[in-house]
Amino acid sequence: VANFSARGASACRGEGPGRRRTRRRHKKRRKWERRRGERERECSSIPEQESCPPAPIQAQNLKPVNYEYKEGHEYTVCSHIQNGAFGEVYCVKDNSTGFQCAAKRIPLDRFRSEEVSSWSALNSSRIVQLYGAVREDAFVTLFMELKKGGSLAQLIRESGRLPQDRALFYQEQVLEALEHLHSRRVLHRDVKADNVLLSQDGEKAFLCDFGHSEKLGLNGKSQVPPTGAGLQGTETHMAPEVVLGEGCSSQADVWSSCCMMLHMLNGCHPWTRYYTHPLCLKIANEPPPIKEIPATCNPCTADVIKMGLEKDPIKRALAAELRAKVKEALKQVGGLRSPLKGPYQEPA
Ligand SMILES: CN1C=C[C@@](O)(C#Cc2ccnc(-n3nc(C(N)=O)c4cc(F)ccc43)c2)C1=O
Repeated sequence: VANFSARGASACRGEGPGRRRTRRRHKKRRKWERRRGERERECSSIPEQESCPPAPIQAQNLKPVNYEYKEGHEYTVCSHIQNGAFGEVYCVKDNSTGFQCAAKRIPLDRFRSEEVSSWSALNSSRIVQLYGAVREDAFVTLFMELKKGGSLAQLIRESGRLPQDRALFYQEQVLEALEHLHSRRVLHRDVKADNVLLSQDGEKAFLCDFGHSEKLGLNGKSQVPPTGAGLQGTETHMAPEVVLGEGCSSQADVWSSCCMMLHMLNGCHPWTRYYTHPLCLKIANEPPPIKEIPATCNPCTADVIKMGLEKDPIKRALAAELRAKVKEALKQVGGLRSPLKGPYQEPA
């Protein structure tokens, strides 16, 4: 179903439309919403590539035809960006507008509706925009804005490891995204450098990949059994309460973000220099990996990681608290001064 959200449209709208066109569009939107109400009563099962019409203000740059938006017909794959346990990510181009975006293609039996429903609860400039979702044969394809700076994980691989100021710079933006998620009771569950995307100039970071996410209960606790299929994130970044199968909260994302901090500073995931997989027993029984904080780190940066790697989620800093500490640490180190692509630094 090609259902390009209004927000998606605003995210990729071309030049601002004239007022007359805006009024026409609002009239169309009211009509579409009336019709949508009627349809929602009709369409119980959504047959492939049919049913719900595109959103009221269809994305200006993604043009479904008769509700179809198929690879090789309405859009073309330009290049392969990344593969993962979830499926594949491509750069695609709309055949009628030439607009480029990213597309994540997920086998239907691995797709979780939370990937879209969690995103839909959010509205932050720190989160990658979703343009729409299409079911095509045995796949679901999620279209999103293309981030030409690639992923933070790619930057770490290319750099060896990141300078402290740049690690803090990205950590602060990821914690801003987590603050937003947690304020809306969304748990990401797979915070790591692979799921942080960068603008081309490396100045902006965006959280992506809600494939493991879930909506927390009113008590702020996870509502799904800890061994829920597809809910496993990345073992090296898992919080102790997650590996122990205890009801987790948004604090699990804070732990993961500090594992990502160690990844940025050392050029390798935590635990992996000292232990082999499976790591879950080590994560549960060993002290937090604060011995992996580089000795060259500013004491304030070390405090950030210690506050986020508290094994007790109740004692662990909240995303907002940790973000304030990161800002202080960034100030202490003189702000962001290192170049995006500096000299290669051997991983620790
Ligand atoms: C809004 N939305 C929709 C689907 C979503 O859950 C995802 C994802 C995902 C997973 C892995 N990788 C990427 N990924 N996307 C891009 C891009 N948009 O440019 C990208 C670019 C890379 F270089 C590497 C991986 C990338 C995106 C989600 O969050």
